[in-house]
Amino acid sequence: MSAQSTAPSTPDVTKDFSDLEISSTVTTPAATRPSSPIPAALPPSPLASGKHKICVIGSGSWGSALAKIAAENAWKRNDEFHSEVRMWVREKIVNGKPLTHIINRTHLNSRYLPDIKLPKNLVATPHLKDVVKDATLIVFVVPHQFLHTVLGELRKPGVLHPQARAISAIKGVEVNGTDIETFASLIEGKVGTPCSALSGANIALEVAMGQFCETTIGCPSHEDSLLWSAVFHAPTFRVNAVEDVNGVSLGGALKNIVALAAGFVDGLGLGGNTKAAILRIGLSEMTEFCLEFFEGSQRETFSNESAGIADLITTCYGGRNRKCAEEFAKTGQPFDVIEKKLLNGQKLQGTATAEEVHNFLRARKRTHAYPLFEKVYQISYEGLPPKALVQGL
Ligand SMILES: NC(=O)C1=CN([C@@H]2O[C@H](COP(=O)(O)OP(=O)(O)OC[C@H]3O[C@@H](n4cnc5c(N)ncnc54)[C@H](O)[C@@H]3O)[C@@H](O)[C@H]2O)C=CC1
Ligand SMILES: O=C(CO)COP(=O)(O)O
Repeated sequence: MSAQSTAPSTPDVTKDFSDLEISSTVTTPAATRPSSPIPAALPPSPLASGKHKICVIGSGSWGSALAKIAAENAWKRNDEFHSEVRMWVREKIVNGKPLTHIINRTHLNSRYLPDIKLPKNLVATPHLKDVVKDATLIVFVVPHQFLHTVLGELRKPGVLHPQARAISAIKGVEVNGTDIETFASLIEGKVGTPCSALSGANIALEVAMGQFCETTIGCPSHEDSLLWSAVFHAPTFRVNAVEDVNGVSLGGALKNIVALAAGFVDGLGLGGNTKAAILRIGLSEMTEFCLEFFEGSQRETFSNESAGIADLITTCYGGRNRKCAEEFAKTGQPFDVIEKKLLNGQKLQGTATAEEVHNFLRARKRTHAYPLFEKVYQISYEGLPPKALVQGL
């Protein structure tokens, strides 16, 4: 079945999906749609059903937006995917009711992505092992500080399907002394699944509203790129697959440090010229960092892909890291206070990444080669005034 196939009338699950609506908030006219990169046939599923089974681990704003797209695609391509897509929701009581119940009854994630209707074949599930049961395609999208706990659960014998594949949409890095690792690599190492990376200029709410954008997936094999393109490509979410898993992962992680710098610029009341300089220097440091420490990564991932330049731009203008850093420069309040005040339970990723990258560069005696990253660290953690950002760059 092609990507444009219509929804089947008899889904293969026991739940009643009879009133399922599959439509993006914005419908792009057919004539302006890019041709789908999805091939007619996908690599075979290892399940007896012959179908791939998708699950999503994480239900914050980005987790919910990606789960929405994956569930819509699973529904449309019902002969290749199980219709039901499970999404792990860390249970929380919201207005007196468990969040999983709210999501499954109202099809709204009122806590993290309010006002966006989720497809009815997306099922909020509180226990991780139920989420991943028989899943062959696992999307990791928890804030990075919680990944280790999740992987600890999944490592237990018999929890994951032995032929499962994973993709990480998490932005950050793992540092141990002089070693640095992407989360795709960490996931692969801890649970043994081949792991791709998804990253791009993708502010969750805009994606969920169906505003056109692009994303990049970095995949370790051609099979992975076929499968993950089929899971995520949509008329308003154009997927481009590349081989550079590290470049895609690092683009997403490092741009959050630059976004903090952009927020400092805004908080200081400086103008577009300064911000443009920060973006240029930031892109240069991001690219050189990846080329220096991740063998085989490609400069073009940063200059040509949504995961590089495009994500940097959107985050430096519209992201949470920028917003919180602006507040930091204006008020001098600590980031954890600002995160609670401005993000309504969502999580800031850039400050922890700035610290991880600083620790790594210090261990490698290379801090002097990345002055912007270093300044962001010093402002965020060592009391350097934000106005010192541009001194000596
Ligand atoms: N929101 C966005 O626009 C985008 C986010 N990302 C990345 O996606 C990843 C996930 O971000 P979001 O979905 O935005 O999450 P979020 O920032 O909305 O955080 C809320 C999520 O954190 C979970 N959480 C809170 N405390 C927890 C705990 N103790 N243990 C486990 N989970 C806990 C909540 O259950 C919820 O799923 C991050 O790495 C982020 O950088 C990537 C692209 C866009
Ligand atoms: O990664 C993002 C957009 O691609 C979102 O960035 P923030 O976490 O700064 O909102």
